[in-house]
Amino acid sequence: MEKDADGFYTAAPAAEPKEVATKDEKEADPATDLIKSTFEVSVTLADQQADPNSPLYSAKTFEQLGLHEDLLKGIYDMGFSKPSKIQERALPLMLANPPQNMIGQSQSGTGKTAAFVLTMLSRIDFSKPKPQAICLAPSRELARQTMSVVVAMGKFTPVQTEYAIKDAIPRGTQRVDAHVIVGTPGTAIDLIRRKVLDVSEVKVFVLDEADNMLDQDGLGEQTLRVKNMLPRNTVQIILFSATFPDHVRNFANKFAPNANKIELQRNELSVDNIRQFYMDCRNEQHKYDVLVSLYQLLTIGQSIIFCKQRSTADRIAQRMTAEGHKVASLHGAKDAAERDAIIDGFREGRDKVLITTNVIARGIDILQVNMVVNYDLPLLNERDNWNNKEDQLPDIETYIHRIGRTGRFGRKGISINFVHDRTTWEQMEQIEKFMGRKIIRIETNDLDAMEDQMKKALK
Ligand SMILES: Nc1ncnc2c1ncn2[C@@H]1O[C@H](COP(=O)(O)OP(=O)(O)OP(=O)(O)O)[C@@H](O)[C@H]1O
Repeated sequence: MEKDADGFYTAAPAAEPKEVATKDEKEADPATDLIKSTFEVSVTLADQQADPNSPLYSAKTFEQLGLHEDLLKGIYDMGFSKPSKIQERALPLMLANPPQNMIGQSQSGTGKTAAFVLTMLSRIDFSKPKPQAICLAPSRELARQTMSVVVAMGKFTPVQTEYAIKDAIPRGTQRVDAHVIVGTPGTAIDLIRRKVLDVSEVKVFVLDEADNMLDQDGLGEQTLRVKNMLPRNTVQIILFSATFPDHVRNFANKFAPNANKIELQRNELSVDNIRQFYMDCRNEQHKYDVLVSLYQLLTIGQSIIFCKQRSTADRIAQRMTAEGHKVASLHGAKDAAERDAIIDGFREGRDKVLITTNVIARGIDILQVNMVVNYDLPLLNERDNWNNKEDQLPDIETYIHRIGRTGRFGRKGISINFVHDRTTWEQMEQIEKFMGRKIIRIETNDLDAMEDQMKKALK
């Protein structure tokens, strides 16, 4: 079969796609759901779910979505009582036969994972010991998290799972019999090429953080290689993300032809429950002093600090540790086992602060995280010309994903940007304009006022 100019083999599911609007006029549901978090506050989702414009609002129940009873048991066992908006809308489209591709967009923390995991699990023939669903993600941390959702939701099914991440499958393994594979693209290519992963029976191919996975400057080429190794014309392709910038959308449309689409408008990209702030710093060196004063105040919950460079993350971690804070740094220079131990430690609350790079900007779901700090703002083309900061544009998609590590599923969260010169100020202004949301100044000289502002935002 021929490939076209973008490297695609042609594949087109038969059925006609549906366009799904994002605005919704359905009746409010009076149900009140109380979600308990491990953080000090519990969050009542009643208001969110009664507001038809909330991404958590749903008029339906899980029973109405056509799921198998073993999956319903899994869902309820996880403590979910009602679907979120993206689950309500996407699931009937993804579960319909003949299977159709899906490009689904919904804000961070609104339950996209459950939507695609339930689809994967619904399509498996458990009597066949062969890979039938593959989900790829941009980081091992996200792949591990997604796998935990597959295992939890599939608890009452006979599903077998396997990782396609570095060091997970011992060398010498001949063949993987699992039904669901979750991994990262590089390792997946390696396993398929060595025929450890037999993909001849694969029916569903999911890309989480799809815009990132398809980006031509990043993982796009590897992801396309995986796709081209899968059976032609019969695989249901599912792309999910909170963001789909224009330059990736065309490629996504070719990657998942004739897909049903659920899209967000620009002003809907982030959720209201994340309050965005900034702090004025005098210069690069002053940023660290401001950070320290911030942590003198904020002792509740957990937080993530994003930096541009690995060395900055390590340096801040060392200094904060010396000052008695429970912090860890996580980035791509650490080896696989160390990365797993660090994220697990943070997830379990052993470390209160995680200092990191963009490696975990996307997808990571830790409910207790109530603050995200952009110590350095995310910039485009960082690797190309990082000495020439004036020319650099903010990376708005990464910004949206970073701040989305807090405020999960209706919880309150705050994000704080550190700006220290005219350039960083202008970069933040561009983010503000694009998103159409005010980023509010936090007083850095008056500690009481600072504390007050943050407490109010988290109430
Ligand atoms: N229907 C539901 N009821 C209650 N909680 C839910 C429901 N669906 C998902 N959640 C919870 O909401 C949180 C966020 O879900 P998830 O991680 O799937 O978000 P996401 O949309 O994939 O976000 P991101 O864009 O950041 O990857 C998770 O802790 C998940 O367990």
